[in-house]
Amino acid sequence: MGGGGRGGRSRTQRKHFRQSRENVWKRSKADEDPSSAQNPSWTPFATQNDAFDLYYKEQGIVHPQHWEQFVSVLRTPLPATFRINSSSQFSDDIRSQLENDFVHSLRDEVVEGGETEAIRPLLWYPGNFAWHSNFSRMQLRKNQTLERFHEFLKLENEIGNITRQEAVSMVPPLFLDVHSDHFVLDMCAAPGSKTFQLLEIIHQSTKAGSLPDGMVIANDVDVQRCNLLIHQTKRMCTANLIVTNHEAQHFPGCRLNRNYERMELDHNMGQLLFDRVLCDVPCSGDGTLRKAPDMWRKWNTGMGQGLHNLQVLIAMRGLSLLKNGGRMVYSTCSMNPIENEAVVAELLRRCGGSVKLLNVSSELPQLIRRPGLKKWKVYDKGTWLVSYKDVPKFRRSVILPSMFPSGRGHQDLVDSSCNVDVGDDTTNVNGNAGDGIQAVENSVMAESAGEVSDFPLEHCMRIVPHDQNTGAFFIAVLQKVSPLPAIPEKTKTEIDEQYVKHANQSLNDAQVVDTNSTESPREEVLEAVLEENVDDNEPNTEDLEFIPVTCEEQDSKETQEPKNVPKMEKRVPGKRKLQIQGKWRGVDPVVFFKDEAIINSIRDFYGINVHFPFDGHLVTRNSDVNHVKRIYYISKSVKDVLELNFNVGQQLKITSIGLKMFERQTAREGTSAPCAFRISSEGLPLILPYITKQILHASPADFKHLLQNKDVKFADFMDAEFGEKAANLMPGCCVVIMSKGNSVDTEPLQVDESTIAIGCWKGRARLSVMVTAMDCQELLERLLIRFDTEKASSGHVEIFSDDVVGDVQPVQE
Ligand SMILES: C[S@@+](CC[C@H](N)C(=O)[O-])C[C@H]1O[C@@H](n2cnc3c(N)ncnc32)[C@H](O)[C@@H]1O
Repeated sequence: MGGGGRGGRSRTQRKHFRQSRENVWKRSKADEDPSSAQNPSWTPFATQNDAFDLYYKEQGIVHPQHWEQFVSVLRTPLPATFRINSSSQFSDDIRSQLENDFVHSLRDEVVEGGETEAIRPLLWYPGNFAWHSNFSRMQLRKNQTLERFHEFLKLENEIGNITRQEAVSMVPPLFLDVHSDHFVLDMCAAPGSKTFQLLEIIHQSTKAGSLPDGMVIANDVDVQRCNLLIHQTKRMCTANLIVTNHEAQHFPGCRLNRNYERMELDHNMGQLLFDRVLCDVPCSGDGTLRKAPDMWRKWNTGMGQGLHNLQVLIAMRGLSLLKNGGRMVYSTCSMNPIENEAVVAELLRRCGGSVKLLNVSSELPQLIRRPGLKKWKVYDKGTWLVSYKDVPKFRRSVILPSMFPSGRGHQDLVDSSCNVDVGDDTTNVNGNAGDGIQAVENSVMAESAGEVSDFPLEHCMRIVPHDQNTGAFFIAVLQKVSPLPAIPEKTKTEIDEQYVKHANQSLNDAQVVDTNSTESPREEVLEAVLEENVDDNEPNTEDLEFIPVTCEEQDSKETQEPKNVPKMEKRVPGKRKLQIQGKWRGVDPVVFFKDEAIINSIRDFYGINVHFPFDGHLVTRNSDVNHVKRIYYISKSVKDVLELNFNVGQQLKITSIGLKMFERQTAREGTSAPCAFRISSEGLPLILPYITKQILHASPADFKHLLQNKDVKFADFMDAEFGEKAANLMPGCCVVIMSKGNSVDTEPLQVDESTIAIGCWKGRARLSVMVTAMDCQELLERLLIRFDTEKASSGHVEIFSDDVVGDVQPVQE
């Protein structure tokens, strides 16, 4: 292989490179032939891309001896993996259902040699909450034997008991070392699978009715994807989340003016800084080839190069928003060193010692990972470039110095009279220890004496598909040890200009994949929503806290209210009122809810204990207090951020905040009720321990009866006393708790994390369930399984068996 001189290929080699790309295109088209698609043996993974092979072989990302194994795994469909949500009340039940129902019965469905179990926990995941199945998504959809398992995954995913997520995508949050009191920023968060994990960690050891001190801000530039994230994280029922919609590289600092009277604040936050930052940047995504075979056709070297500078800018912003001592994880699902090691090296370079790349080899020891590369090259216009000095003048707006291992610009290289860092080819610069082989001999590197990075990039982690049957991922863990060096204003402008120029040029000549598009194969969650259950899962805007923002906001430049426009709502003829949140147009405002009359009526009606703090914790998304439909509850941490945001002129563009706690009754429901607001299902777990009125304890049999029939006449409950108590409640919303024993508890129950309760409506003659049909169904099934198991193990107890309530007919009005 060539590579000397300008580090490029010969003309013949370049021609071969181009031709192979063209052939790949032709071959892929042939693969798409509908007639071949009829053939059951047809698989989209028959495709390949020689350009990909040539590029990555030459970059030395795996040892040449293991190349065949690497690409063969890469062309095999990805096994479906998922996480049991540890915050779910039913996590233990789900786990035993998996073990009892599926692990054994599906053993015969094993698709790969060597595996003895069809489904098994991923040992490297803490608490073994993550599971690996031996079946690809396609197999799950098509194979009849697997239908029940597939249905289980779909339903539990929708309910929120599990999250379908690629195994490698679960890794970055685990290296963040998040504590429950941390303020965490997830910079590029949608569709939100990692945000969900972060929230789970924050909530891990919270007791029923309390909230952790920490919080998460989940940000994404794409408003539609923000909606998806809101939909996903709603299942977490958290008051500790803010969703924002900014370009991450311009995420607001919310810094209080120095002259601001700090003493006036009831918190001491003068600037929005984070203990942890997750920087899971937009990338070319070639690590997802196993589940996105289409990418074989689209792949080209420009995809990664076109994103490099944006990735650097986003990560730099992340580091500047990090507290001293804080941790940031930078990750991509790309294998390309230009998006990975080159970005990390540039961050270390720009931060000049204030940021350290951490060696985390002792963390998650069972996860197989490989060291980051120390040397690589850039491929552009048919030529391999080993140093920036090789970049022709007309390409210098596209190929940047930071893409090379030394990071040196043209002038630097000229100044040092070609005295570039020359790698010691006898050392194992690329590591690849996972192959069990010492040094990777990259012949091009050896011949061309390419650049080697000075930074300890071996501390970066590469996860490759053939090590543990996953997708590919790149992760680097950084720690800020001191404030970042100040960047002179002039340099800042130069960087910004360079970025704009670079981005424009790259988009022109590289076929950068639209990683923002919902077609992006990136996350299982997104697929689950968009592909599998389109009808069921498509976020229902009625369900969401706000109407998606108007077209102004879809510009990449963030829309700001012109200074001379008064900060009030404007009416757009024939349309819904255009809401204004501070300086952001078309976004519902966030308003502290202070209406004493309503708050007191809610407190009185439900007998809410004084220990449950309302003051400053309630917000709405409507500045017209007379028309408030929903009241959200926010944690102390979110309240502090919100107050800071008001004090800095609403720099944050907030799309969602806190937990929907109370909802105004519809006219039909509400006419007879003394309180205009009901408790929402999401808010119930948090407020339940503090409610003293409008509460009933039902025996398991009556609870089941209610779930099965959705509404039941007072006289038709098994337990007449329960029916009487229900009849004596005030009309309106009430809560029914399932008693733990065989009968109704006489003493008030101590509410804890295992308490099962649902919101109901007490009408004139009956009790009606206020839970969606799907949630009812799932809860019912879960309880049936739970009690069946208990019955089997104890040998008696008929608390939930069908014969107890089998003869009760559904109520007819
Ligand atoms: C790799 S995906 C993130 C996946 C997410 N972390 C998860 O685990 O579900 C990258 C995200 O970055 C978003 N994005 C692209 N450019 C961005 C920018 N300049 N600022 C913020 N987000 C951006 C995309 O909309 C996309 O949702």
